[in-house]
Amino acid sequence: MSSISMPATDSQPTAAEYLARAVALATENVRDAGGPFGAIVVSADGQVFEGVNRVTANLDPSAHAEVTAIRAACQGLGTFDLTGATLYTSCEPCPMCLATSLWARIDRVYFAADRHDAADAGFDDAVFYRYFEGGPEDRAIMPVAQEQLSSDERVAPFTEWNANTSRTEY
Ligand SMILES: Nc1nc2[nH]cnc2c(=O)[nH]1
Repeated sequence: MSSISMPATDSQPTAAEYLARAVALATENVRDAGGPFGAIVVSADGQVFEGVNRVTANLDPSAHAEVTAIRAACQGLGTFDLTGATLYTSCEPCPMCLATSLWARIDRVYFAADRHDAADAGFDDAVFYRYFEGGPEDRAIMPVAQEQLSSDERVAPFTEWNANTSRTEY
């Protein structure tokens, strides 16, 4: 989803209007067999890209509304760098969506509901924040077995990367 469906006016919509549109997208998406999340990316030059949660519909755990909107913006603008863009989302970005926003170099995020509202509706956003922000005891609540198996070749990809003078940095 990347169409522009904001009302056509001469002036730029306000942050509250973009946010209301993201919330409306989220509600509509539930009726379209999606999760209750919607998001909008507005590029530095005012172009609007929409996204909704399609995790269960697309069998894609990464298809959160924010990620979907960021993908639409990047594809639509032909770039992986959304410097100057603003993300409006119906709910506080989860850690994955926040990290995706960081990698996309998004400038600013506005959200409506928060992680606690999401928790009340049965989503793990607040649990995942605890996982990343807390100590070892917080990570024990949802263990992901993670272990470094170091080898002499472990930095070979980075060596190759730095030697590649035609690399595209991001
Ligand atoms: N912010 C946000 N939180 C979620 N939790 C589960 N899915 C989503 C999503 O699409 N967006």
